[in-house]
Amino acid sequence: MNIFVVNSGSSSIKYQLFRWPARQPICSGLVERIGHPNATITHRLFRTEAEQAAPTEQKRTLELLDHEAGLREVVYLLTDPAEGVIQDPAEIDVVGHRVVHGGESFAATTIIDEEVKAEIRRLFALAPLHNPANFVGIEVAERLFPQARQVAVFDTAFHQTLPEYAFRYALPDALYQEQGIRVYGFHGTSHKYVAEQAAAYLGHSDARLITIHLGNGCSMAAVRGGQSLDTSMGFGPLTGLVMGTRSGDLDTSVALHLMGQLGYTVEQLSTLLNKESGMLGLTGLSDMRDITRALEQGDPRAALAYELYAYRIRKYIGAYAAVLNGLDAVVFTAGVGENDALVRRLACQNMEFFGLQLDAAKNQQRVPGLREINEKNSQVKILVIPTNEELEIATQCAELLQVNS
Ligand SMILES: Nc1ncnc2c1ncn2[C@@H]1O[C@H](COP(=O)(O)OP(=O)(O)O)[C@@H](O)[C@H]1O
Ligand SMILES: CC(=O)OP(=O)(O)O
Ligand SMILES: [Mg+2]
Repeated sequence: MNIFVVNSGSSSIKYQLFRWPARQPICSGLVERIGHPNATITHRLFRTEAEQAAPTEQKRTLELLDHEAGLREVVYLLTDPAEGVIQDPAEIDVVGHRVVHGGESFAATTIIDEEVKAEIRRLFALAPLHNPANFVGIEVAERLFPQARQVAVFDTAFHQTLPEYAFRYALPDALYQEQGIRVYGFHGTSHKYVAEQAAAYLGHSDARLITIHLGNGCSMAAVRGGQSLDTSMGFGPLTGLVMGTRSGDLDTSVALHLMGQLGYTVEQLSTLLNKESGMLGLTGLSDMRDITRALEQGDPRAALAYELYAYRIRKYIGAYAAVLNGLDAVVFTAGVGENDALVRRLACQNMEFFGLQLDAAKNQQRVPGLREINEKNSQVKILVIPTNEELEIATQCAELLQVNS
């Protein structure tokens, strides 16, 4: 059967098509800058063994007004008579959607019906950058693949195992009981995927792991025995680590000051913290590759931003080693975690106390797949594991629909 995975963001769509149960990706891609006159589609094909080693890549720039136009283009690519991988949209059996916020309603993967959609909609206020885009992706996929079963995989689901003392805020009880104000945590699909890979690599199902997801959004999780015990994002995907454009941890009195004394409205504050802060606020740049370039050109703001970014990670490593009562491995993943050796070096420096010793040469090597970058005698392993949220989403869809055999 064919499982099509959609990760719909505010201005982008990532997708991947899998043949199941072979778990074989057939194609994947990224639609960027939706809503701009020069949107791009990058489409990669993995039809043969040769393409699995070196995929054929098609890239196009075109005008895409909205997500529907973007997904329609993807369907043309999938069904293209010359290069397509299917003949008809009806060959897609399941569409698996990444949905960022599932609140307390969804601790597991769920078949999407009208009630589920209403709940995802109700949660818009809690993840304003993400859930509306995820919802649009669902509605468009329902129109384009009417025969397929639509399934939601929630970023929050993996963190539903947090103990109450970790997920509650010290606020009046009614705000939790009546308004659901608590830690939810995000990037759960990625944390779960890399934690499972790490535990399998270590041959230790009860391993104490700290997983560090560094993409545009960044978060860490303390994982033991495959269960998330704590995580750095909270009620929304805004707290914790420094991110591309999000502030991460911030004393709430700053927000009170901005609103009370400087006249910020709720909307302005939300824009500031979600879209104008983080690395962008510190350096004027949000893409880590651009910040690396600025650093190499001697920009002192880039140097400070790197230090601050890595220092925040180090503080959470310390905290989570305490949560886990020890540590077997630290795992770096996602765009920055997998590629940026300087971030990893700064984040692991002066950590001998915790038994973390990075091997500088191994850290610099660019090797695909899971790799170990600690010194031989390091007590704690330091691993780089490429995340694959799309594969994890497809896996969870297949488990839910019992199509693994
Ligand atoms: N080679 C690289 N070196 C440093 N950073 C990189 C590299 N490749 C990608 N990145 C960074 O990864 C981030 C995007 O990560 P990704 O996991 O794709 O995020 P998201 O899924 O949130 O869009 C960007 O900040 C980008 O600069
Ligand atoms: C939840 C979240 O922050 O997701 P992303 O990193 O894709 O923005
Ligand atoms: Mg991501």
